[in-house]
Amino acid sequence: MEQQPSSVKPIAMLKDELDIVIPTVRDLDFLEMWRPFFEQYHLIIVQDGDPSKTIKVPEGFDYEMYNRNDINRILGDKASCISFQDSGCRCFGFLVSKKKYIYTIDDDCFVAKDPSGKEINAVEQHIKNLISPSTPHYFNTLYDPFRDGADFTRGNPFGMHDAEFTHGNPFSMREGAKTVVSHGLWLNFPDYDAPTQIVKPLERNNRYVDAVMTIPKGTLFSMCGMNLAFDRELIGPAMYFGLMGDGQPITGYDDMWAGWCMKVICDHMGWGVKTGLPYIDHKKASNRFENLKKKFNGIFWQEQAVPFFQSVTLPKECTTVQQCYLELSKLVKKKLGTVDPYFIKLADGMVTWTEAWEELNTTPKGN
Ligand SMILES: O=c1ccn([C@@H]2O[C@H](COP(=O)(O)OP(=O)(O)O[C@H]3O[C@@H](CO)[C@H](O)[C@H]3O)[C@@H](O)[C@H]2O)c(=O)[nH]1
Ligand SMILES: [Mn+2]
Repeated sequence: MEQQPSSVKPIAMLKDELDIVIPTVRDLDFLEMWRPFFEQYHLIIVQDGDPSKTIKVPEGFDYEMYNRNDINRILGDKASCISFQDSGCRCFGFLVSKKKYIYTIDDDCFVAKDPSGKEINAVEQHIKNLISPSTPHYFNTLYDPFRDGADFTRGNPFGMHDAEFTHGNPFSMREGAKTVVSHGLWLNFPDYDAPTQIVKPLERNNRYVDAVMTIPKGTLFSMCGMNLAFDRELIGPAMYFGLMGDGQPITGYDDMWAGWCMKVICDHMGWGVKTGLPYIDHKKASNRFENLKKKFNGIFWQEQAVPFFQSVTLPKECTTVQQCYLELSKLVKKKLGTVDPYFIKLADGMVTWTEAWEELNTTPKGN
């Protein structure tokens, strides 16, 4: 067979089915390092902060960019649900994308190397995570049983058909569940909260763990938006990064809020959430003392929010993500609204998000 000249680039996996969403307040020089892995994908850049500032994007990338004026123009009064001066603004990119998958990354995250020194193609690993099944209903001690060189360990049930997990769809434990979220990790600066960053300013994460695992059903986790991919068609309506930043009493919990809501809904729908590979190199850009000031309320509120999400069971009548999400917003208003009036505003933001999602993503009847 004729050798392909080395100049011919391999076609990127699912290059027409995935958008890369980047929230930013700075020029995007970091893309130069990602060029081999990103340049075949369409980018959606959400410019936060001063809309009059020009964000420079290196040549050769296919992208669309939205600033605050664009968000206000496109969403009108619904723009109130999109954070300003907080990385949570990235969820606007999830709204306007038309692709099946989303990968979102911060602009201070760079290509990491695996222990062999090979550069990690984070997008490719996330896609592999998303297109292979999950095991939320029984923890596999060899982690991902669908990975080459691994399988289900002894005792893992074969034919348990538990229709309740998937609203009546036939389900066998050994076929696994649909994967809808792939949560990547970070070498260098780990995703610590402000108090931990202040107490351990020099701590870096140098531990490369070669594993991808499903987060068990009924277990919450701290979802970080720095290196995250998901099935937008399935779980997109639940990926609202909570209203934070300017004018709000909290910031830096946008992604975790989305993660708690998403996980409760995935457990209800019988879908899987994975965490682990791929790693990126996080060269932290935010200030830990600033973070403490901005994230202070969150440190207290999380102690009530997490038990709330752990207590949530969604009614079986909720069979779509939107229905689950609206039910969740009612529970947030009722149960967390007494913690602080902010949660009432956040619950309203969840409803506005759902309306915006419907408006931008549902083809009008008769079309
Ligand atoms: O007002 C802002 C500030 C920043 N951005 C963009 O958002 C990401 C993250 O910014 P940064 O790296 O400066 O901050 P981190 O503290 O490392 O962010 C991580 O912590 C969590 C915050 O919610 C979240 O998991 C991570 O994002 C960059 O791309 C900035 O350019 C912004 O849009 N608006
Ligand atoms: Mn950062």
